[in-house]
Amino acid sequence: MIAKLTDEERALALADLPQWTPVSDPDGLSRRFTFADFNAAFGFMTRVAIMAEKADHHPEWSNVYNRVDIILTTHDAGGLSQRDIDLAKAIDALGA
Ligand SMILES: C[C@H](O)[C@H](O)[C@H]1CNC2=NC(N)=NC(=O)C2=N1
Repeated sequence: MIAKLTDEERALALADLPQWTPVSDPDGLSRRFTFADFNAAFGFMTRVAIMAEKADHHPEWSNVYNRVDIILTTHDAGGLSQRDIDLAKAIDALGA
């Protein structure tokens, strides 16, 4: 069972993730991505989906045309865990 991050751990992790916003329902992190068009947005989603499946850690997300809204939360922990931080960093590394 993976644990939720403590307040201290969250503060430290968020310092490295300036583009992500803490959310409370669900307890996690969110980020909006905007692309040139649907094709670019869906290509990004494909890359995230492959990483998520490899890590067995999946985003809550939605897509409208060129926009992708992502929330990272850990269902098994009932909130924000290190797995969300790791996935957020991996998503950021895509450079979208
Ligand atoms: C059985 C499987 O490993 C679990 O259900 C995984 C799958 N992906 C997951 N994704 C997320 N975001 N949280 C989880 O707790 C989670 N658990």
